[in-house]
Amino acid sequence: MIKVNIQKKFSSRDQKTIELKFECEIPLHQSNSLFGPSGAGKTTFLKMLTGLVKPDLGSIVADGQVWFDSEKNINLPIVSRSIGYLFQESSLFPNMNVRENLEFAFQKGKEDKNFLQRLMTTAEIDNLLNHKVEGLSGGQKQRVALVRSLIQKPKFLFLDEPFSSLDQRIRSQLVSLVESLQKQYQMTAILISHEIPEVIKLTKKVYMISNGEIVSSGDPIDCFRQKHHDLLEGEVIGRTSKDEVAIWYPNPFVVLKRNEKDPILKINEFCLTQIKIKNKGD
Ligand SMILES: Nc1ncnc2c1ncn2[C@@H]1O[C@H](COP(=O)(O)OP(=O)(O)OP(=O)(O)O)[C@@H](O)[C@H]1O
Repeated sequence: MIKVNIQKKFSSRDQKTIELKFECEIPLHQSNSLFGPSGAGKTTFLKMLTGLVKPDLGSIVADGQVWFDSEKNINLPIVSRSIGYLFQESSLFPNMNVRENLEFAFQKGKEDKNFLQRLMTTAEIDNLLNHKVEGLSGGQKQRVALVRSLIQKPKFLFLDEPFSSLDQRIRSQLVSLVESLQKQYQMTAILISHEIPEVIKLTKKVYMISNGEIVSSGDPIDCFRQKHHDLLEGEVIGRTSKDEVAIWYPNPFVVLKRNEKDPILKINEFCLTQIKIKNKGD
């Protein structure tokens, strides 16, 4: 488990105070996700777990290791948390080329060249190695940053909208890559995504976040079946059966099914920003 009980306050220019409070236990060795509207607090939550933003109060204990404890004055540096991470504002070094940025993530003497080649081929960045990062497109930077986050086969993988600037073809290639690496190396992953199919396909547990707190959590299909009008930014008009959720936006109609072996039998790769969930038979 990653046991989290943290608080953070921001005072903005217009004097409005934003309060974030997160309490949860995130399972290890599986993919989890954070879902909610813009400004809900997802990125800040993930940055506090990563160590990029310091909580005001509370504690984070990951697999028995104390990452943060305000009472005991513990705040483990990022490098000691074994995390591969990607955030929306690229943390790549703009003046270095792609190769140098990737080398930066390697621990000296521990390079796994075959693994790196697999990542670079799937992300289609092998031909960019000598390019300066500042000259790359948003999608190219995102692919380099994703490869960099995976290079170390990290124990924890925290990704903030990692596929948002990618076209559909490469997006599905990289969704599959992250899915297979998470399983192969038993990583504990936390993904922020606005894409419901991605959340359902990639993650076992979703945390629904609204106004700086977790309002519900659980199996993604179960959570999306519930009526979270504000979270889904769309009209939710019903429930489906236990094993099926039907979504359309605006069409065609998409049916996501699951069975015991493979949680999702069929999923299509539409980007959904607004959805309607309808009762079977409606
Ligand atoms: N450094 C900061 N100073 C002041 N306010 C901040 C700071 N960082 C975040 N906030 C505020 O905290 C709230 C949560 O922001 P956060 O970026 O975590 O939301 P989010 O759910 O990730 O949104 P999005 O989906 O748009 O990325 C917002 O109101 C934001 O303006």
